[in-house]
Amino acid sequence: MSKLYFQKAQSIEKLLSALSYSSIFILVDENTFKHCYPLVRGMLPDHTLIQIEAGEQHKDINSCQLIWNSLSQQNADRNALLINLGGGVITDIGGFCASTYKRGIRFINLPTTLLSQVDASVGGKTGIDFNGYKNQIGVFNEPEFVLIDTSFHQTLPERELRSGFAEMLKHGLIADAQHWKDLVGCDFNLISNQLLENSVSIKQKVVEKDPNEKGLRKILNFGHTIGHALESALLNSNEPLLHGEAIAHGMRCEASIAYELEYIPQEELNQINESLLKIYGPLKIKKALRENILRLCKQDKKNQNGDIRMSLLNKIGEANYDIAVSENTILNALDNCL
Ligand SMILES: NC(=O)c1ccc[n+]([C@@H]2O[C@H](COP(=O)([O-])OP(=O)(O)OC[C@H]3O[C@@H](n4cnc5c(N)ncnc54)[C@H](O)[C@@H]3O)[C@@H](O)[C@H]2O)c1
Ligand SMILES: O=C(O)C(=O)C[C@@H](O)[C@H](O)[C@H](O)COP(=O)(O)O
Ligand SMILES: [Zn+2]
Repeated sequence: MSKLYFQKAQSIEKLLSALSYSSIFILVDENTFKHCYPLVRGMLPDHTLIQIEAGEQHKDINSCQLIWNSLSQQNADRNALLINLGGGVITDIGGFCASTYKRGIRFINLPTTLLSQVDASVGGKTGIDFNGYKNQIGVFNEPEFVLIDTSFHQTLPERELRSGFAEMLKHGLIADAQHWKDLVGCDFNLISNQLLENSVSIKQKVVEKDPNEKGLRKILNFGHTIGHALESALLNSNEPLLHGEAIAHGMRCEASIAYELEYIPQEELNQINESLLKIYGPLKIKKALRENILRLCKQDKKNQNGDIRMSLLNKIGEANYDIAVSENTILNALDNCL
């Protein structure tokens, strides 16, 4: 797996000096151009900026074309380096474009949101959305390294911090009850470096055992069958959800399914609901949206032989994967939780 550095973004200069490359490209969106690029600009050797539009709607093939075009027009060769400076949208799409341009150039992740620092920049999943479905086109490929600097949080809106916190809570729920306890007792605006590092290390340990998601890695997808469906269903609505928010509601729904299927006791379900509702509040969806959510669940990449397969909790701190869940069970969970 790639090396993770928890240090100031300015140390990029030294880290780059250990690599040989023909040219450097920096991928940003308008917000990371404004808030994050100034922190590193002076430390970077000569480079070309590539800017895409911010937001999940732009994690698509049009942005890929823009990125590939820039690389091509600037004559990037196979020894070029792409530095992804941004949140999960930038690290996902940048990693994918780098991995496919001329069959692969190297890339570096410099994540600037809490979510991308604890989750998206780590583990080698890259990709884009397609036909209204999440992350349908992509490859597994690791960055040269990941440089995590929490100074970037200073300009992050509170809503983005809250969204990233959901993936940290997920790490506790699936693999470490103590991490869950530590997190529910803390303010997501004031996350210590220690908690952040603990969270990333939970993900790293899972990825190390199963980098290409043949089995165990699917536990990192807890909350994502329904969460991704909610995120996609509401993406072009008046009230889109951020990824982590969608996952938080997905985790409530999928915890209720784990209870229905007798994997977790009532007391743990209550604890999960209480904690998640306190941070993310309730979500109300129109009845008419239920069928659309079910349709989206049917496209989940974990499904097998036409069955919807979920990753569900066995208890707080432990999860299992490949569990077949019926359409009725999903619809009941949507009715009960949303
Ligand atoms: N590859 C993986 O393993 C993985 C894991 C989790 C999530 N993801 C993906 O990550 C994406 C979500 O990532 P995200 O939440 O970081 O979203 P994002 O990249 O859209 O960033 C959120 C917003 O914050 C802005 N921003 C970024 N850094 C900033 C900063 N320091 N100051 C001010 N504004 C800043 C961005 O411009 C954007 O508007 C989703 O597409 C999700 O599917 C991937
Ligand atoms: O790293 C993983 O594996 C994850 O599942 C992490 C998730 O938080 C993340 O949202 C990931 O992008 C989901 O991937 P997908 O395979 O469900 O598209
Ligand atoms: Zn996620």
